[in-house]
Amino acid sequence: MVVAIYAVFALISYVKSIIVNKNVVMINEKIKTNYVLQTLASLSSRDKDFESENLSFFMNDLKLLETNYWRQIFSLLGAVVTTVGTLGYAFYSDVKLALIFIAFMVIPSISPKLFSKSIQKKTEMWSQTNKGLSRTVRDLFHGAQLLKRYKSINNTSSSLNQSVSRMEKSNAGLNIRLALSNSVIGFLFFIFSYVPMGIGVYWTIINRITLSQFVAIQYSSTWILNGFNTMVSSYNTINGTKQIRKNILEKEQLKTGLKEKFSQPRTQPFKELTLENVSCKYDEKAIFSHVDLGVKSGEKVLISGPSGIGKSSLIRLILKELKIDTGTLRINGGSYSQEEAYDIFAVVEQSPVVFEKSILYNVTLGNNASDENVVSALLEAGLPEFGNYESLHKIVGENGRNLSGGQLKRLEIARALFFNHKVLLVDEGTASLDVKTSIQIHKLLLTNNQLTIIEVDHHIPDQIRDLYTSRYILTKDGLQRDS
Ligand SMILES: Nc1ncnc2c1ncn2[C@@H]1O[C@H](COP(=O)(O)OP(=O)(O)OP(=O)(O)O)[C@@H](O)[C@H]1O
Repeated sequence: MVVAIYAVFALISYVKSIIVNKNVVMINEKIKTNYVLQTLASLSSRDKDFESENLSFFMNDLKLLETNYWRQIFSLLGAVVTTVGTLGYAFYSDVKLALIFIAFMVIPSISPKLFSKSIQKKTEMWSQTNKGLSRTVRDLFHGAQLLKRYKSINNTSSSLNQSVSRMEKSNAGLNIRLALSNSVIGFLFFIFSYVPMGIGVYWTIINRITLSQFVAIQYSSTWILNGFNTMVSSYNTINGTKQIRKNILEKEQLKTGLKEKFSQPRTQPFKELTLENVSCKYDEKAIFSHVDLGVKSGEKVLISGPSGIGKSSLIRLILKELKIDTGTLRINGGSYSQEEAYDIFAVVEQSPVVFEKSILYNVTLGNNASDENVVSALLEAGLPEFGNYESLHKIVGENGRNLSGGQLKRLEIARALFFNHKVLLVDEGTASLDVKTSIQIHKLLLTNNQLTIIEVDHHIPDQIRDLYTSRYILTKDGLQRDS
C-alpha cells in the first residue's frame, strides 16, 4: 500500500515536471521571439551599446525570468493547490484549530517585505554586470584576429578577469540574498508552527478535541506549513524579477507606439529635398550651422570636407535619425517623418550590413519577391555572378566573408534598387575599396538616371568628379561650392 502511494507521488511529480517544462517552452518561445522583435522595432538613435546590452538581456535576464519567475509561478500554483486542499481537510477536522494555524502562518508570510528591496537591487546589479561582461567579451571576440597578430591576447586577461569577477560576484550576491531571505522565512514558519501545535496538544489533553482530530490537524499542518513556506519563498523570488518584467513591458509599449506611426505612411514620389539654415549639435557641442542645400530628383551631389566636420551627421539629419538644432528639412516642399524618410532614402555605408544568410535574403530582407525582380536588381547593381537563380541561395557567411568588398557594396546597392528607394545617401561608400572598383561602382551609380545620389566622401577619384551635378565642401559655417 505504502509503496503504491509513493509510486503515485512519484508519477504525479513526473507529470507535474512534464507540464511545467512544456509550458516553460511555450512561454519562452513567445517571450523570446517577441522580445527580439520589440527590441528591433524600438531601436532609437540614442541607444548606446544596443547590440551587447540587448544580447545580454536576451541571454541572461530572460533566463533569470524563466527560473525566478515562470518556474516560481508554477511552484506557487502547486503550493496554493496543496495548501487549499489541506486546509479544507484541517477545517473539516476542527475549524478553530485550523484558524489558529492559519493565523500563525500569516506572520512569517510578511517577512519577504524585509528583503524585497535589496533582492531587486541585487538583481539589477547582476543585470548590469552581465551587460558589462557581454560588452567586454563581444569586443574581444570581434578583435580576436588583431589581438593574435599583435600577440596581445594575454594582456586582455586582467580586464576580462575583472569583468567576469564582477558578474560572478553579483550573481553570488543575489543567490546568497535569496537564500538568506528564504532561510529566514523557513525559520519563522518553523517557530510559528510550534505555538498552534502546543495549543493542539493542550486541547487534546483537556479533551477539547480528540486525539485523532489532533493527529489529522498536525499532519495537515506540515503540508500547510510547507505550502505556505513555498508560496512565500516563490513570491519573494518572483518579486526580484520586477525590473526585468518592467523592461519587457516598456519595450512592448514602445513597439505599440511605433506600430501606430507605421500604419499611416504617406509615401510620395520624390521630387526635391531642401535644407534651409540647418545646424547640428551634439549635447552642447556645435558641429556645423547655416547649411542650405537643394537636391532635385536625378541629381548627383557630392559633399566633401575634412574628417570630423559632420558629413555622416548630415546624412543622419536627412534620415531624421538625428534631431536638427535649427533650420528646416523638406521633401517636395513639405516636412517629413522618419518613416517617410525610410521609404525614400537608402544608405550605402562604409561597412555594408549583411546577414549570415543567402544572397536572396540579403537583397529582399525576407520580403516576398519574385526571383526575377531580385535577379534584375543584382544585374543592375553590377553583380552578374549572382544574377542567376542558383546563386541566389549562396550564403554570404558571417559579416559577408564569402564575398569581396566590392561585391558587398554592390549587394547593398542591389538591396536599395530592389526596394525601389530612389535617393541613395552614400556615406564614404567606397572608401574601403581599391580605386578601380571604386570608379566602377561610382560610374554605375552616377550614370543611373533613375537614381538621386547624395554622397559624403573626401577621397573621390579625380576621374569621376565631373560626373556629379554639383559638388560642395562642408565647413563649420555651411556648404561652399567646390569648383
Ligand atoms: N553620437 C555622438 N555623440 C557625440 N558626438 C558625436 C557623435 N557622433 C559624432 N560626434 C562628433 O561629431 C563630429 C562629426 O562627426 P561625423 O562622424 O559626422 O564627421 P565626419 O565628417 O563624417 O567624419 P569622418 O570623415 O571622419 O567620417 C565629430 O567631432 C564626432 O566626434
